[in-house]
Amino acid sequence: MSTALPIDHRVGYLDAAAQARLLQAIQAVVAEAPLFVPRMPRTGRQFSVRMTNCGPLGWLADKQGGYRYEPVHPETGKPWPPIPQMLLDIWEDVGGGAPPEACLINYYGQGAKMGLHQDRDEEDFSAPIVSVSLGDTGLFRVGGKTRKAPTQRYELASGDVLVMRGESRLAYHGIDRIVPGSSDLLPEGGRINITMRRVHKPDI
Ligand SMILES: O=C(O)CCC(=O)C(=O)O
Ligand SMILES: [Fe+2]
Repeated sequence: MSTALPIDHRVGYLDAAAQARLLQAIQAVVAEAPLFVPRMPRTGRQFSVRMTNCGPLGWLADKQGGYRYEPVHPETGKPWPPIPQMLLDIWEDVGGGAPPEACLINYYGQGAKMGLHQDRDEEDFSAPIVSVSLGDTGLFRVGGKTRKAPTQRYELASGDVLVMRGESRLAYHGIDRIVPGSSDLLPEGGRINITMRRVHKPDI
């Protein structure tokens, strides 16, 4: 029987103190680069998550321009804030290789979710995707390299790190829903997911 591609799920990677420190760093990013509402290309339909970015490049989704990476915030026009050192340390610790160029921050309020998709707006699939979760648990679904492949569910709790590399780099994945009240890290509730990625092949 075929199963979902295996992913590297590091449960409890960040302890409570580290989660609180990372949350502060993310709040500082959001203060400089406010959360915005992404929209589906063509239909213009809103995503249910709010997002922002840090790092040299940020991922955007809007009606006109589609899915892409840009060096500036779509509303402020300012460069994205730098990636907090704590996140760069995680990237290095899990063997991410050449430093991440993009760090997407998704905020899931009550009822937010993310449909099954592949992360394929990058030129370089040889680098991993490293994801860190804070706040309420997210029910993460991961499958294979086609949309129809069997899927498996993981519970991404606050402080968990997930690494998608090799075969699983292009696995379909999404968030079915968050579990309200499962963490009290975020004063307003909800979930933050942070994903670091390389966009370009590193110059050697
Ligand atoms: O929230 C998550 O855990 C996944 C986010 C995601 O797949 C993405 O931003 O591409
Ligand atoms: Fe994704």
